[in-house]
Amino acid sequence: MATAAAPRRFCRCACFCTENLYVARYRLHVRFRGEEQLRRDYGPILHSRGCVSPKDFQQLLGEQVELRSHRGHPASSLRLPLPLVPGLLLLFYHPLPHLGGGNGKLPSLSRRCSGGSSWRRSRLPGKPSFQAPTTPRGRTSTTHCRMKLWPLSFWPQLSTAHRRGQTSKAFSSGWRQCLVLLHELGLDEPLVTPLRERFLQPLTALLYPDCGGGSWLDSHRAFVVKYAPGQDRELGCHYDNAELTLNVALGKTFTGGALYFGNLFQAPSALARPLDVEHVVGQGILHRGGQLHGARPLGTGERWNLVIWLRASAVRNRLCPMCCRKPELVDDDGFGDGFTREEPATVDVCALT
Ligand SMILES: O=C(O)CCC(=O)C(=O)O
Ligand SMILES: [Fe+2]
Repeated sequence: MATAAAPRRFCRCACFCTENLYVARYRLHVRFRGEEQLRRDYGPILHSRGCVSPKDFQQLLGEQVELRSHRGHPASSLRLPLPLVPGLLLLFYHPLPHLGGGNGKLPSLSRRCSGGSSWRRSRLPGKPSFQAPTTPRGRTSTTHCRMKLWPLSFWPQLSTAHRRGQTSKAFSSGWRQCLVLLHELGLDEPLVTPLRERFLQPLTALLYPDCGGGSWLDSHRAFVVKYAPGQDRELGCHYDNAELTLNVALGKTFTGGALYFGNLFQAPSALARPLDVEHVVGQGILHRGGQLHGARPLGTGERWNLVIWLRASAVRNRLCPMCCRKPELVDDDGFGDGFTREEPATVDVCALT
């Protein structure tokens, strides 16, 4: 009997257009059912954060509607010019084999996690979060990271979509300046998927077996964010549309911008005693997506970070982490927001003849 393998179709939840919208300008997450509801539910707090005049409110409405309606129409045809891709891949990829002793094998990872110098546990109480060096022998190499940034820094000039602001609109989860979505560069398949499958799956199987870690992580959304004077300088408190998040500090040179973490967002007083974790260029912080967190204001310099949202369809198909309901599935491009429809039934082609 032969079987026909249908390609996997990823989806988003319909709540994308209504729930948990982040208004960066006023550092506020809102539910959006329409103008009247927005005024009723958030009028006073918006007012206290500077949304004062009718013009401010209309601007806010315009931005939200535009942000969400652009989703699904990103610059998907754009690709980084080919000569730049191998360089970018090499620079990202080069340090990684070390994490698994050169082949991504689990025992080597597990040794490192349990006390080797290459992995150190952050001080997040009860919430394992690890910082991973990206260079051999646990050393942090700022040079590596600077080199990695170099090709990316061409992106805004190369991308007409970025100039039109579509990249950040297509993404729109809190950053006005999401620098680039890696799938728009054509880097999902050659770079981020292997990173997830070969290194992050084994690592998260050890660290987060209870929230989608391991081979349950079947999709991702990866992007680079940038903070700079006169642009975004901080990120308000939020939780991610992800089961787990890897956040790697790429550079450049900066002060401030520490991440702060509270408890899981469902917990009472989840942000009562936040814990600050400083970024260290060349190191990554792995955390649960549902943990409340944000980024303190940048002091000086420019901060660029690679953020990979790791998603487990088996977890999120049951409950959308954004609306906390059974997801209402809408077909989407690529990995969508990591939801899947029921697996298609196996077809017995013999029965068709
Ligand atoms: O580094 C940043 O500013 C992004 C932090 C964040 O939201 C995350 O790690 O999920
Ligand atoms: Fe986040």
